[in-house]
Amino acid sequence: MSKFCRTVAGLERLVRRSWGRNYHATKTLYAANWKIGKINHIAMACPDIEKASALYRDVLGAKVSEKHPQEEHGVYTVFVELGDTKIELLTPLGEKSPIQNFLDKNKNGGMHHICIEVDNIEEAMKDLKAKKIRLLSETSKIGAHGKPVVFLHPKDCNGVLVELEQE
Ligand SMILES: C[C@@H](C(=O)O)C(=O)SCCNC(=O)CCNC(=O)[C@H](O)C(C)(C)COP(=O)(O)OP(=O)(O)OC[C@H]1O[C@@H](n2cnc3c(N)ncnc32)[C@H](O)[C@@H]1OP(=O)(O)O
Repeated sequence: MSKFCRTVAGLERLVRRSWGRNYHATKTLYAANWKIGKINHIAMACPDIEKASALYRDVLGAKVSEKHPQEEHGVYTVFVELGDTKIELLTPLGEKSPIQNFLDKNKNGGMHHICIEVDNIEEAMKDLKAKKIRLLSETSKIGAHGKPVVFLHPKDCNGVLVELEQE
């Protein structure tokens, strides 16, 4: 064994001793079979999506999409393009929209969720479930970009609703 290898092995023993059980937890974390990527979008719930679209298009000068119904999610979406990321404007679609309670509590609207890309959503779901993070659906759904998405409970994510989207 070279001197370098002996030094690395020695350092590992030292870390193992000082971190105890956390050392194994950290190793497990890095051994997960999926990787987190970049922020895909930040979503805002809006009581008046036309007014919100006009703010980003006419006042702030951004490129703003048409309004699209997302039947399976109970919302209309508008995307505001901001370089390599986006803002997603949301407003309720139908009687049982998942954003209705949020808008009832936040009359002027507000930041609703962040969407983070992952390289393997099925593995991410299995792993997070095992780590007791509540998934808000048993299976992934097809999201606004035609890719599988799943939501994580805000109470398990520091008070922020998190959407994971397959890259
Ligand atoms: C098109 C698609 C895409 O991008 O691809 C989408 O965006 S779909 C976007 C819309 N779809 C979704 O949001 C799907 C996932 N969302 C859900 O399953 C639900 O909305 C929940 C997040 C579970 C909230 O459910 P619900 O409104 O029935 O419950 P609730 O009002 O009693 O909320 C339970 C607790 O969570 C908090 N809470 C609720 N919504 C929150 C949010 N957006 N951010 C942070 N905290 C939130 C409440 O204040 C409350 O805390 P306290 O108990 O302390 O008062």
